[in-house]
Amino acid sequence: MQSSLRLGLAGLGTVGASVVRLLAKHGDDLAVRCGRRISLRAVSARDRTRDRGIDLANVNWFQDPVKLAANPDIDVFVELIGGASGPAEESVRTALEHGKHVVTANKALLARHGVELARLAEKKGVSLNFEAAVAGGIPIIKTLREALAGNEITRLAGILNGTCNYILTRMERERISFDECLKDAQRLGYAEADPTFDVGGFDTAHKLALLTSLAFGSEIDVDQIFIEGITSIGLPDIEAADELGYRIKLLAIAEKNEGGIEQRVHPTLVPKTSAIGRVDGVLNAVAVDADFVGKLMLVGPGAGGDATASSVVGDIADIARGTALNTMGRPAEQMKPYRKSDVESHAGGFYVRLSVYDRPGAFAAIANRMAERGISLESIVQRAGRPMADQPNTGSPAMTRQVIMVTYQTTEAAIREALARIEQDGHVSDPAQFIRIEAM
Ligand SMILES: NC(=O)C1=CN([C@@H]2O[C@H](COP(=O)(O)OP(=O)(O)OC[C@H]3O[C@@H](n4cnc5c(N)ncnc54)[C@H](O)[C@@H]3O)[C@@H](O)[C@H]2O)C=CC1
Ligand SMILES: N[C@@H](CC=O)C(=O)O
Ligand code: NA
Repeated sequence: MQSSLRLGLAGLGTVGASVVRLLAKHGDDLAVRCGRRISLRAVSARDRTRDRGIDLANVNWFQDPVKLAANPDIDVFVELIGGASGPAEESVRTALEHGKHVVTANKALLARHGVELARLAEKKGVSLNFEAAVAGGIPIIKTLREALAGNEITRLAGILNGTCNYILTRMERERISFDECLKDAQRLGYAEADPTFDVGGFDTAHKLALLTSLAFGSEIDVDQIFIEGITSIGLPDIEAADELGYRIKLLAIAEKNEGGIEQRVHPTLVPKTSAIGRVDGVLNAVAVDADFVGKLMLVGPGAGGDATASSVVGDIADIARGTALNTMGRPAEQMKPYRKSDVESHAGGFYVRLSVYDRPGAFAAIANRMAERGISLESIVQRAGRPMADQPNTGSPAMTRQVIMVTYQTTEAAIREALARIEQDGHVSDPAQFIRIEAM
C-alpha cells in the first residue's frame, strides 16, 4: 500500500465535524478502495475547547488556518470555513501556492475567485475539488465534469439551496411563517453563517455560476446573474399557488440562446405534478438537457453536515486514487468569456397577485392594461381581501380584494410594463407581486 494521504482540515462546524466522523467510520473501507489510508493530521478552528463529539486526540491543532495550509506535513488542505474572502481565501491560496491539493465546500469563494484559483491549481499541478460546494450531497460536479463530458449541454435548471426549499416546503405544508421556518433551517445546520445568502438567492447564484461554467465552458461570472430571493414570498402566494396546482420553488436556470447564456435565480411556480415540484424539504435537484444523453435529473440532500461530508470525502478519495482533473472540466485558459443574454427577453407564463381596491371599474381597468400589452389571461380569480386604513374622503375603510391572475406566454418586459401602469392607475393598495411560471 502507498503511503497515507495526509489531510489538514480547517473549519470544524457543521460540515467539518461530519467529515471527521465519516473518516473515522469508513476509514478502513476508504483505504481499501483508494489503495492508501486517508489520515487526518491537523485541524484548525476557532474554539479549541468546544465539544464537537469527535475524537481529535492524535491530531495537531493550528490556531491559524493559513499556517495549516502551508504546513509541509499535509498533502491536502480541506477548507470548510466559508466566505469569499478572509481566512478561507487566504488559506486556499496558500495551500495551492505550496503545491497542496485543495478540497472545499465554499461556493462563495469559487464564484468570486474560481477561475484564478483553477489557474493556480493547474500551474502547481494539483487538484482543486469542490463537489460539496454545489447541491451538497448530489454528485453534480462529477456528473458535469466527467460523466457528461461527451455532451453539449443546452439547459440546466435546479433547486440549489436546501434552506430555501426547506422553508418553502414547510410554509406550504404547515402554513407557518417564513421566520419560524428559517430558524429551524439554521438549527438544523442548513443555513449559511449569514442566512441572507440563502434567502436572498445569492448562495443559489454562486452555485449556478459554477454549474454554468462547467456546463457551457464559460468563465465564472456571478455578477451577470439575475437574482431574486424568496423574502417576498408570503403565505398568500403559497396558498394561491397551491390552489392553482403549483408549488413555489427557488429555481436556478441557465440556458443557451442566440444572445448568449441566460442565468437567472428567482422564485418560480412549477406544477405540483412535475418532477421538480415534488422535490421537497432540504432536497435539491438539478435537471440537465444535453444533446446525446437527453434529459436527466439528479435529486438528493442539498445541505446538512453528513450529506455534504459525503461529497467532501468523495473528492478526497479522488485525490488519494491519483485522479487528476482540471477544476472546471477544461484548462482554465480554454474557458470562454461569459456572454450574457438579456433576461428582459425571457418569455413565459406569469402568476400575478394584486391587492385591488374594491370599487367599480377597477377589475376591468386591470384587464385592459394587460390586454394593451398583448397579455392573455389563462385564469383570474378573486379572493376576499382586507380593510385598509380609512379613506380621507369617505371616512370609511377601503376594502381590497386579492386578484390572482395566471397569464399565457408573454415577455418579462410586457408584464413589467403592464404592472407599472396598473400601479400608476391607483387601483392597487400594494406593489404587485409577480412570479414566473416554468412548465419544467
Ligand atoms: N452546512 C451545509 O449544509 C453546507 C455548507 N457548505 C459550505 O461549507 C462551508 C462550511 O459550512 P458550515 O460547516 O455549515 O459552517 P459552520 O459555520 O458550521 O462552520 C465553520 C467553521 O469554520 C470555523 N472558522 C471560522 N473562522 C475561522 C478561522 N479564522 N480559522 C479557523 N476556523 C475558522 C468556525 O470555527 C467553524 O468551525 C461553507 O463554505 C458553507 O458554505 C456547503 C454545503 C452545505
Ligand atoms: N446554505 C446552503 C448550504 C449548502 O450549500 C443551503 O441551504 O443549500
Ligand atoms: Na454536490
